[in-house]
Amino acid sequence: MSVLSARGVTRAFDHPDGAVQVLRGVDLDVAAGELVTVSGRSGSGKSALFAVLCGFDTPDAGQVRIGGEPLPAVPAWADCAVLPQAMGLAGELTLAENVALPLRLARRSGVAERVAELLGGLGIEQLADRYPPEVSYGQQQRAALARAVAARPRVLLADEPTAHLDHGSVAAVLGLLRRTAEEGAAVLVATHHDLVHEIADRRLVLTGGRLAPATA
Ligand SMILES: Nc1ncnc2c1ncn2[C@@H]1O[C@H](COP(=O)(O)OP(=O)(O)OP(=O)(O)O)[C@@H](O)[C@H]1O
Repeated sequence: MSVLSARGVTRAFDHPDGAVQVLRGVDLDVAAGELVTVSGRSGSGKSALFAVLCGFDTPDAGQVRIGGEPLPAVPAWADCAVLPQAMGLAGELTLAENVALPLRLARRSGVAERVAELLGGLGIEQLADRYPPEVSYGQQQRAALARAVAARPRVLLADEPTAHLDHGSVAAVLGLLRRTAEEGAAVLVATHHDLVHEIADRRLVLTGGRLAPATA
């Protein structure tokens, strides 16, 4: 059963020299427990698609559903969690407080234990009390991924989760993405990174404004 689905999603953006039709009828299904990667050349619309899938942006036409229900105006973090390319950590919260935020919003118990488990697994437990501007981009990226998966969301959308990472950190991130799917989430990852494609159940490519199975 598909947890995340999209049908006929279109999106154009106005520019001074004319409208750019970025998404031209995207169809997508990601099942619970499935990890799907999306590749596509720079500017093909991967981030624009993710913005529509998580409700940050509204499509011109088409529909997105989570668990068979139309996407609400503001999806709950526990339903659909996002690691945006720009990471979006709250600068006034420490890394630990950022990761705890979705757990507190969902009124979960065991917050400190879950935060410690995630930060430790990603090798940034020693930075728990630092603020985002006090750590590197790669460390911020791992904290933003920890925040995204913290509440065990039904859907995880990760946009370039390995963009700023060294080899060892990539392995930890791949392990967490895979584990998140195995725990039942529908996981969609936009990436240019071959190692991420290698752990995927299915690979898609965004080309000409539509998703198609990747051929290589
Ligand atoms: N909010 C916006 N306003 C205007 N144009 C936009 C907006 N968001 C995206 N675009 C345009 O849509 C196109 C797709 O951009 P997008 O960021 O989705 O590409 P991408 O595939 O994620 O690229 P990359 O791999 O470089 O991150 C680009 O031409 C971009 O300029």
